[in-house]
Amino acid sequence: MDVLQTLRGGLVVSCQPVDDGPMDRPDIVAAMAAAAVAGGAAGLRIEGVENLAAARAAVRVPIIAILKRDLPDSPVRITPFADDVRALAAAGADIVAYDATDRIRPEPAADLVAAIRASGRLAMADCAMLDDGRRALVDGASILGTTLSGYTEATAGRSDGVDLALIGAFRDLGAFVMAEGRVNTPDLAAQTIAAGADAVTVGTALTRLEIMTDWFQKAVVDGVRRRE
Ligand SMILES: CC(=O)N[C@H](C=O)[C@@H](O)[C@H](O)[C@H](O)COP(=O)(O)O
Repeated sequence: MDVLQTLRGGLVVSCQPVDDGPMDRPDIVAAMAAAAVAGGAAGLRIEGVENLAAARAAVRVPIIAILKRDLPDSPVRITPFADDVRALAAAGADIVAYDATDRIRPEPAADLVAAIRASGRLAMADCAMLDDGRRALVDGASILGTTLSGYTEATAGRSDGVDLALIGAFRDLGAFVMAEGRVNTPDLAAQTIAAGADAVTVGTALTRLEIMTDWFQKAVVDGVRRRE
């Protein structure tokens, strides 16, 4: 079955531990990946070449790979260089995702898509808004993700909840739509699919134990306060 067909109607689990936390190790990422697949994940999203190689050896489902960099002169973090694309393709990515926003960046987004396609992989555009998706389709991306909605200056106001409107707008473009970003409950995952997403990616709520623990810990404190 082709990769998009495998992902359609499925859950993608993003296995990205908290940076430099106790779970930020390739063997642990590989274990998370295997556990996600055991739970029914149709695909995975993995950051970094070493993590990707470890996860690739552990599972057979499609992997969306990224490489995050903190650049001194650009806000673009997700797979900013064509060399990153080639490294991820060589380490076993099926799909390579890149920042598709229209911001200051070291290499044009179109060049990244060209590099992804030249390596025989599919391109996923991590978008913040509708125009990002429009440009990405012209460039040759196969998947439009809502990943960056709420995380750019222009979309900072949307950082609460899931961007269901953007899912619908991408759907209207005729694209394969990946809902991603703050899908923190099973009910929200269902809402994204009902709104027109072809697949949905969940990260923090499944694989960032420190953050999930903090959510619950705060809820417990709130419960104590309510009892008083
Ligand atoms: C904005 C950005 O850099 N997003 C990243 C992209 O890979 C990850 O940090 C997110 O965890 C991922 O998109 C999944 O989203 P959530 O963790 O909200 O389920």
